[in-house]
Amino acid sequence: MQSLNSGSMYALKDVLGKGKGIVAIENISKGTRILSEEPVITTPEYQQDDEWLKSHLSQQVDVLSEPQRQSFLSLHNLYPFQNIVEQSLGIIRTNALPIEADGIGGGIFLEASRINHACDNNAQKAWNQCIKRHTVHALRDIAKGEEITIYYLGLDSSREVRQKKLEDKFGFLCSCRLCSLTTELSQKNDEMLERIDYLDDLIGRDGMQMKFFLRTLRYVDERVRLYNEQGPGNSGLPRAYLDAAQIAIANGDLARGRIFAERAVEGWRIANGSDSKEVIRHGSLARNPATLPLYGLSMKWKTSLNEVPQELDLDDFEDWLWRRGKSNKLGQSGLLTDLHNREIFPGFTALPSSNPLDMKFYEVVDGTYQPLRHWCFLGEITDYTTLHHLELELTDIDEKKIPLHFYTDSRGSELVPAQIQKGYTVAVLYAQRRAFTYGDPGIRHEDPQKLKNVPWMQKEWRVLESMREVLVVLVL
Ligand SMILES: C[S@@+](CC[C@H](N)C(=O)[O-])C[C@H]1O[C@@H](n2cnc3c(N)ncnc32)[C@H](O)[C@@H]1O
Repeated sequence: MQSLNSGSMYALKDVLGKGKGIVAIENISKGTRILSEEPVITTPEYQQDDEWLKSHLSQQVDVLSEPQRQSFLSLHNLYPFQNIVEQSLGIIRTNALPIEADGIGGGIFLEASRINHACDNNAQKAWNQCIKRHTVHALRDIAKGEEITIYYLGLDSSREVRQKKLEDKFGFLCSCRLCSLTTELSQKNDEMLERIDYLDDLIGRDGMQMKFFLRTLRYVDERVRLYNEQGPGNSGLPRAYLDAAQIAIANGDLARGRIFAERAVEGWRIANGSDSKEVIRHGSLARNPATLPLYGLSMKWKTSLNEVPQELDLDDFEDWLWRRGKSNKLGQSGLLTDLHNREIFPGFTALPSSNPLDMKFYEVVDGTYQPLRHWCFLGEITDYTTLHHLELELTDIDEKKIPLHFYTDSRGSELVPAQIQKGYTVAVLYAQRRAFTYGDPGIRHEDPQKLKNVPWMQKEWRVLESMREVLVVLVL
């Protein structure tokens, strides 16, 4: 085993099926800066013609010290070459990492360029503009002997998309733990990623609109829970916590705002280091949340910094933090119950009416109606039409046919055709009975969060005895 830097906590090693890689030679704890490196060669920010680029790079290769030059020329190269200039270009195309500095787009880092990819990476790379170095930090504890891995792609995406990109761009088929999941588990993971993406869109769409604050906070809450299910140290977590902090502070809630901001900053400290621009920029928000320009847009959730409950256990504390309230507490995942439990799965006629609102089912929290308990309407798709909006004909547990009208922003086009199939089951959380000016009473669907199309239940839902999977819908 060859150590790259004397005193470093990793060594360069052959890794089966991956060429070289870097491996921990001691236990490395979460948040440790594993590597901090200056580029030996940089590439311009904007595309230049090949001749200019070749001469620009040759000049930089020529001034490398002999050990650096040898190390550079031994880096992995995905491209064919006839001479040293073409070889250098190929190495740069294969290994350059982004640099966000004026006029510079990327760079070659002799050590960081040896780090292989994993979709469930244990370390994170980042360009740190404050210290003008590339850094790599441990996202979780890494045991001695474990390979250090980073994520080569920009966004999380499904296994199929990731694998295609990695093959096209980097010439390998990823066989990391996530890519090696069984089809069923991989599909579940992909669905989770899709949902995270969708929530991101919803959060972006609602933005900081006052009337949607509580709803947006719910989306962020769900997003954070999904990230945590993905495993520790997900790189999307700090941004999600920052969103939550902004929502809380905009509503005058300094106590929660500070906790969310602290969590965001801690996530960035672990992934990018205390001297990163994110920690520097948002650290002051965590110290003094009232400095956020949006502070006090509304004061309806007003708290002072110290109004943090001290006696709560972990779960209750999270419920308080996310304003889950009685009605928004999570159901118990995995609990077995009966699909024929009419209280949880009522037929259409037992749903609360929407106008006037049936107050046996609701309480008022922060000026909004919140359900007092969980219920979920299940209906099998027996027909569908699209005119101005998507309309599903659903058959409920009593064989009653009712229409489900899509009044979401996209009028139902957010569902892909594969999801709308006769025989599939639709689960609508907290569904209400509604009268329509034209046509039969039915369900008006507006909040994308409250609907789940559940193809895996298909027609059997009316005879299933266990409802484990249905409860998954309830805890989303
Ligand atoms: C930046 S280099 C990483 C270091 C490289 N393994 C070496 O020997 O210098 C990127 C190349 O490493 C290989 N590689 C990276 N991650 C891999 C993985 N998870 N599985 C297989 N090969 C991988 C691919 O050939 C990829 O084009």
